[in-house]
Amino acid sequence: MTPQAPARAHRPRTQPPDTDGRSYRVGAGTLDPTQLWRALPQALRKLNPATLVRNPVMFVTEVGAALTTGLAVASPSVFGWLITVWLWLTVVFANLAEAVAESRGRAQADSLRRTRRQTTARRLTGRHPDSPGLPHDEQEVSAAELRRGDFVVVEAGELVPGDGDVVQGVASVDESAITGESAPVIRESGGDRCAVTGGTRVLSDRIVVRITQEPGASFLDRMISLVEGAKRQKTPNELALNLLLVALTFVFLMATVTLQPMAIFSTQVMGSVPDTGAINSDGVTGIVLVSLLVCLIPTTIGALLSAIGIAGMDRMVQRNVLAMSGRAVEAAGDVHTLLLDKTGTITFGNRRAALFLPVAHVRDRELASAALLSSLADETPEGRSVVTLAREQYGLDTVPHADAQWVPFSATTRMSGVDLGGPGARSLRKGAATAVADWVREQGGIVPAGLDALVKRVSMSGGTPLAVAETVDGTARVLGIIHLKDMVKPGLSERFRQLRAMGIRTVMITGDNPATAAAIAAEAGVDDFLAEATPEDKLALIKQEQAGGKLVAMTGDGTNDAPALAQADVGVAMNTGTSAAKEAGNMVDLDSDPTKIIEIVEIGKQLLITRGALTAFSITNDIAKYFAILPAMFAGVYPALGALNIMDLHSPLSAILSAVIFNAVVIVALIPLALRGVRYRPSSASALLTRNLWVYGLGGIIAPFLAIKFIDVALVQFIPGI
Ligand SMILES: Nc1ncnc2c1ncn2[C@@H]1O[C@H](COP(=O)(O)OP(=O)(O)OP(=O)(O)O)[C@@H](O)[C@H]1O
Ligand SMILES: [K+]
Ligand SMILES: [Mg+2]
Repeated sequence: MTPQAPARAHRPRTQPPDTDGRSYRVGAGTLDPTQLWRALPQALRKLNPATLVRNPVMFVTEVGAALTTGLAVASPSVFGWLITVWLWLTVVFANLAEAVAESRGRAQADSLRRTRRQTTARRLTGRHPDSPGLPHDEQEVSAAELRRGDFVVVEAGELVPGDGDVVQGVASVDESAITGESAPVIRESGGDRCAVTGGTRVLSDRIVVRITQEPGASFLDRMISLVEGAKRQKTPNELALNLLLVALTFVFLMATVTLQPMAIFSTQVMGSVPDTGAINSDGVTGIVLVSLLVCLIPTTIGALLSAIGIAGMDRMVQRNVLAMSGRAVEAAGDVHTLLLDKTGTITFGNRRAALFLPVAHVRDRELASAALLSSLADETPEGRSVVTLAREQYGLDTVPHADAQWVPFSATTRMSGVDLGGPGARSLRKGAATAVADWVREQGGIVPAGLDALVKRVSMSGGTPLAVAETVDGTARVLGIIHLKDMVKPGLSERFRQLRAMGIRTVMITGDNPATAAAIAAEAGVDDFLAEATPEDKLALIKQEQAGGKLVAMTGDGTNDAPALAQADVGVAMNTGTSAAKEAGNMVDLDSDPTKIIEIVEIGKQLLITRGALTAFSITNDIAKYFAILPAMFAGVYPALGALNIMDLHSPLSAILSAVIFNAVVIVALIPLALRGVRYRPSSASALLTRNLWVYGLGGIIAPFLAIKFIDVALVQFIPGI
């Protein structure tokens, strides 16, 4: 009856992970020039000073452009108008960078919005639908009316009307509207795969869903606002960098305003070189001052900073990861330890009973019957699989007593079972071997020596042993073992090796016993493992790692992982997991691929590297620009400076205009790099830093000299008399 989960393909929608995995593939990051053109209206809208003021460097540039416009109008000159046009272009180019970055998410948001169709829901009223077999009433309501705590029925062919957890039944669900993955997935009550998302379609069977979201706050709503960047907030790192940029801008503003040499420049150079035509007018001094200021302040990084951040989030979406905050993306770039939950994360989480192994003097049919009885009300996938196996292999059709007291499974007790009343009172328990052994001893029973051997046998193979025991009339005894089988997701050890190369330690944490944990850990290739971990243990381990100042990432799927996911700096919930896990983490992987963390870390590192590299470029480039034009400007005043005029620029004014043009053009030239990100290859952080400082710092020094000379030569060709 129970459908088998198809082996899900862990394949991102748009880009396959690199097979060699060593470098980040570009693909979605490349820029199509028409994108720039289409983003232009949005860029012009962003000229509004009220919005631009959030970007202080560009705001100062805009004020400067307004100022030169006034000066150029008051006393028109070719030089004055050219500078004015290029200053405005500088601001437009910066806005363009942001607008292009935003436009990429918008297309995705539009397609998601189409998924969010108005649906009707079959809401259950009256009796609690959790209790099986009880009649209940159905009512048709609009999906928009559903509140947290409502119960709805969804049958084959119908759309799930809202986010929630399956509380009854099993169904195959088509989630392609959200994940882009066409293979159907199994959603079932009780276990870690109970969460369903509004907008997905049920393909088979019938499920009852408890709604977990209030209207307007659904997963789809969050996805839409996320890809649109509507709720994007500056991260702490961005805020800090912004502060530095503001400080630099302020320093240069003061320096420019009070610049003593400028006074000399205006009185002596302007006065003594009357033959340059354009510089006779009074407005020129002001225009030159504004130009120098804009060249000096960090306009390059100021223009690209927000595009870099948006592009980072966008790259996550491209990889089918929804990052709820930019902060988490940045933290991913610095992660030191990665904790992974075993069942459902490292393994498929499809643990099924495969075999009954009785201890000596117990018949396997007796064990199967006890296992069946103890599982009749166990709604976990494990519990249901025990029922299925007992019925199929032994043809058992045991039904529970009316007065049976069910003991549900909990991750803390690690047991489930039933207390049957009546004469000769009988209790049954199944669960982790240590937990069941303790229970038997508590009841005054003896744990047979043979149990250990059975537990070992199952554990060594990577299986999960569930011990079964009973007490009848006060006499407790162990009956045997149920062998639960699960499968390790393929290809993990190679990916964990890559994480090691990136300097990240992987630790598997599981509620399972140490022997099973060791076997699975070896097969998956993690560095370390922690077994028999309760939800509190998982949380404590994260806090302990963090206490050493390290950033910790955690991937998990279960409700028992939720506290840990919330505590981790980067908490990645599997999309197949429970709503609790998805709520607690700050990222959701739609592909439910535990090795996705590699790409997440790469994107995080790439974001940090790109921002660092472009900041270095921006600052060195500003200073270099200054030294490139300085000798030309003052050669007339201090002939000694003429020796430094290795650039041999045509005139003071053409030097300044060239610098302003370069300053604007370099923004557009760097938009593709800002969106795509600087290439990342696994290597130590300090080696990376050194390399990038050299490349981008040196590049920042050399580029202005070459570019300004080139522009100067061109200007003289086209604008005679400059
Ligand atoms: N339905 C059940 N009834 C009784 N015992 C169970 C049941 N399901 C699991 N167990 C036992 O409880 C242990 C802990 O389960 P829990 O779900 O907390 O962790 P896990 O799924 O094994 O590991 P992970 O934390 O990696 O998901 C299991 O290893 C198993 O021995
Ligand atoms: K600048
Ligand atoms: Mg789990």
